[in-house]
Amino acid sequence: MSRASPDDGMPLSHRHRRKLLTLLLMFTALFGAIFVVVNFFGARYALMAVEMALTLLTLSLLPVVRTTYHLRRWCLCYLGLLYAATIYALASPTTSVTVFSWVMIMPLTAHLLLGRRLVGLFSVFYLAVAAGLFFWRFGTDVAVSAPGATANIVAVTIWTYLFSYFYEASRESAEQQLSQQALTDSLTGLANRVHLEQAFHRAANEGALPLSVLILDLDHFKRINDEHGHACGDAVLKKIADTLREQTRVDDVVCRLGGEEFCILLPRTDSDAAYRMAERLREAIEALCCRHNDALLALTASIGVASTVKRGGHLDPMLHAADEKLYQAKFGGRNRVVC
Ligand SMILES: Nc1nc2c(ncn2[C@@H]2O[C@H](COP(=O)(O)OP(=O)(O)OP(=O)(O)O)[C@@H](O)[C@H]2O)c(=O)[nH]1
Repeated sequence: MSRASPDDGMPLSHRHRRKLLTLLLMFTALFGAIFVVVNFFGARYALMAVEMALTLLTLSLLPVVRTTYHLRRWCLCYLGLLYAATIYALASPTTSVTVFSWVMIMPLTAHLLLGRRLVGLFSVFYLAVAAGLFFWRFGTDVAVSAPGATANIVAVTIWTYLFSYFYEASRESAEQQLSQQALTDSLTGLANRVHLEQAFHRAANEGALPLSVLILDLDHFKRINDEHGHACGDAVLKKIADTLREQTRVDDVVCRLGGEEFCILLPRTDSDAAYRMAERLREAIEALCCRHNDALLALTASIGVASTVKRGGHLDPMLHAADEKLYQAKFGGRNRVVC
């Protein structure tokens, strides 16, 4: 059996951020080790001690980051340390002006690790402190004698910040669209089976009990396709989806299982209430006035109902139980509910 990954059930970005943080930790350890040597030969022993501590800490974090369920906290921790270390290096009177090149890539790193929401104030504050240090240390030399160079540094820093902000914004929206598509039935816009499973898992584990499931299957749907064409069949499925949406509560999850079969998950609903709801849906479908050209399409549905009061159950046995009731409804003459 394969081991569960800490990224299971998380957004796609989680997996990438874990890899990125691992890579950054490796780079930090490598550069930290190089700076330890450089600072040793430059006789900057306090800075060397900070670099050495940071390198050891970074190495010890590598196995933690690979398995943690609290990735965001570690990303914050890493950035906090990195920000503090670069500010310390910037403030140190013996470091060169080139240390400021690290400031420019910090917003990019922060956006890639944390997304947009947390980065804003965090990075703006950091950039303000770094700029203050820059002018405090080199204000009269670099800024006045080489205003072009200073303008370049400021421009590149702002450019990097804006570029990473807009890159992250479009990546977040693409990810949201993809996850939406992965959970939606493309024809009707209803939830699909994957979404249903997640919703059932949440409801069953968060105690939204009793929990009921309806399986609704249109009667003799094949005839509609055969007599009026597939496009008409598709239009009927969309109309049924709209009806189910209108007739259910916001907490209910309406899903298309496939073909002309739908499932409705009813949290906090016992079998009596589920039966009443199923009857209401059946009547609404029977009352639908669906036309194709001049023909009036007679639509009916059969519905099977299953309920549970047990916490932490699974969807498959519930679907199986509702499916058996559906079979009885079909066998009993269709256009009926069996509970
Ligand atoms: N238009 C359309 N038809 C579909 C879609 N998916 C499945 N079907 C059709 O749905 C029909 C289902 O037929 P059956 O399983 O025999 O069910 P039925 O005719 O409703 O009969 P009962 O369920 O026994 O009442 C088949 O003709 C499928 O081709 C779809 O996305 N669009």
